[in-house]
Amino acid sequence: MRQSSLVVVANRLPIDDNQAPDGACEWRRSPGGLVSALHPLLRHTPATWVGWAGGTGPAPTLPDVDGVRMHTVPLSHEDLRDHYEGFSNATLWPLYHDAVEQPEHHRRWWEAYQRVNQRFAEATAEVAEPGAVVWVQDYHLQLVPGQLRALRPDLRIGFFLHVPFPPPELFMQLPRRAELLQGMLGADLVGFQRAQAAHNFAQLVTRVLELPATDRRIGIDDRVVRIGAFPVSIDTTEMEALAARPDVAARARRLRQDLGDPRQVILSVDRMDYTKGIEQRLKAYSELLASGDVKVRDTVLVQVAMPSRERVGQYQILRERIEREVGRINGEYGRVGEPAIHYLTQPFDRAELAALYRVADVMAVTPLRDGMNLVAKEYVAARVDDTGALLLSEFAGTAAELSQAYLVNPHDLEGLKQAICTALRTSPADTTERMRAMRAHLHQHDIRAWARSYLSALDESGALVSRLTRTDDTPDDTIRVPRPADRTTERATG
Ligand SMILES: O=P(O)(O)OC[C@H]1O[C@H](O[C@H]2O[C@H](CO)[C@@H](O)[C@H](O)[C@H]2O)[C@H](O)[C@@H](O)[C@@H]1O
Ligand SMILES: O=c1ccn([C@@H]2O[C@H](COP(=O)(O)OP(=O)(O)O)[C@@H](O)[C@H]2O)c(=O)[nH]1
Repeated sequence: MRQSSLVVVANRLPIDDNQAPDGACEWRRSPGGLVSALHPLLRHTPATWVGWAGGTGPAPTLPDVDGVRMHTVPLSHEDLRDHYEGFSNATLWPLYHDAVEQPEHHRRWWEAYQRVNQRFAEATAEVAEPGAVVWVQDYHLQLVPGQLRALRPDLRIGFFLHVPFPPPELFMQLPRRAELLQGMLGADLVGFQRAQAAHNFAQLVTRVLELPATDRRIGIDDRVVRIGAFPVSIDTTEMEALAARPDVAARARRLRQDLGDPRQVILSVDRMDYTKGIEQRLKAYSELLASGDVKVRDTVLVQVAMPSRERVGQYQILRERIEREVGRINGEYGRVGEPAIHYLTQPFDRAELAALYRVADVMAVTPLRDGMNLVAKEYVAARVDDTGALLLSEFAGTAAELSQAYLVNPHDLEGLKQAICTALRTSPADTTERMRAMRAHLHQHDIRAWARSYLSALDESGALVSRLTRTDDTPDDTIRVPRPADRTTERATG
């Protein structure tokens, strides 16, 4: 087994098993912000990525992706159901997002969570060279730092949580709260998106485990675990370069024509998730159409809603509700050839997204709660001419950084309606001033700055950071490799 000095461990590999429209076997970039953040960062870096390839059955052997070794962890049908769909996405996910949907608790899910985390820890222990740095990602793998330390005390272990870490009142509901905290404390550095999350974690560690903790350091056994906020970001220059490409600019012009050359385009791009506030936004939009504040001929709304976690009940119900509401709004307010909402559920590649970002006069990012939300940052980076208004929820991690956005409380329907109108009617001078400030922020705080700040806190020697390679080419969204004969295609998402 080849070993690496840097190992990233995440539930998902950066590529996901996919069937091409022509029936050929291909692997696409996996959905979601974690992969969007880490994939460009690691390209051409001598590292191993330990993760799941998106189906069930035996682990496929994958080629290196952009020079990064892929080490696949297999999941059975039961693991997928009880670890990924169950404990990760029907217990932890809703609880960590303010319990906007009811978290479910099942003992079988907890058993699967422990078992799958142990499998990830063992796989990581095999591929990490002596003294290697291991960077464990996200809520699916909270036990891995502790399990890995037990197997390989020589490793330097980091853990980063991409989602919010909830306040004690919510976290205390978890039947296995002590084990989850202990698992995370197996790391040398525990990183969060926001300082409030680090504060919540320190409070819980004191209350549940009775350990001495501040918002920066926690003492456990003979070790000190450091904690802190490291807001994740995007490859700003890559998105700018993509948006400035002549073919992307031409595609944006064509898209505007295809939309009927409206005066204004509002865009939203979300995974189909109840945390993203899609229903609240549709309700606000529908009321604005009803009152005549927004007119279909003048303004169009483009809603991209990429299907996600499609076998989890709450996600199925959400999709049905959204589709019924989009149908109702289009039926009531649309005209022949002029729908009020252009609703799209197919996943878009980055060039198409960049073109959409260029078309959007207003980008509406209004989640009820979101760890970060990279779509908001991508929109800002793509506005190479400093135009465009970003309407942003106060409850997205991004809001702590992009304070020049039009900030809104998505639970406040009247406030949301007003904010949409303000963003549509604001003066070009105001949007330009705001956009310039946000773009300057993203130049300073891009994905490399994130990795530098996290990895230099984890590995004080600084050797690791210098190993991250800078590349200027745009990665492909699709990678064609042969599908192993025994591979099943049971899917966990869209
Ligand atoms: O893997 P999935 O179940 O298909 O979900 C996709 C990803 O969703 C979540 O993304 C989070 O990470 C982003 C980057 O830090 C952040 O901007 C966003 O707010 C978070 O929700 C999840 O945390 C990832 O693990 C998933 O891969
Ligand atoms: O059709 C789509 C929709 C979204 N995305 C990407 O998915 C990521 C979503 O990340 P975000 O942090 O906004 O939210 P998450 O889905 O991780 O909760 C962003 O990089 C988007 O560019 C994509 O590639 N194709």
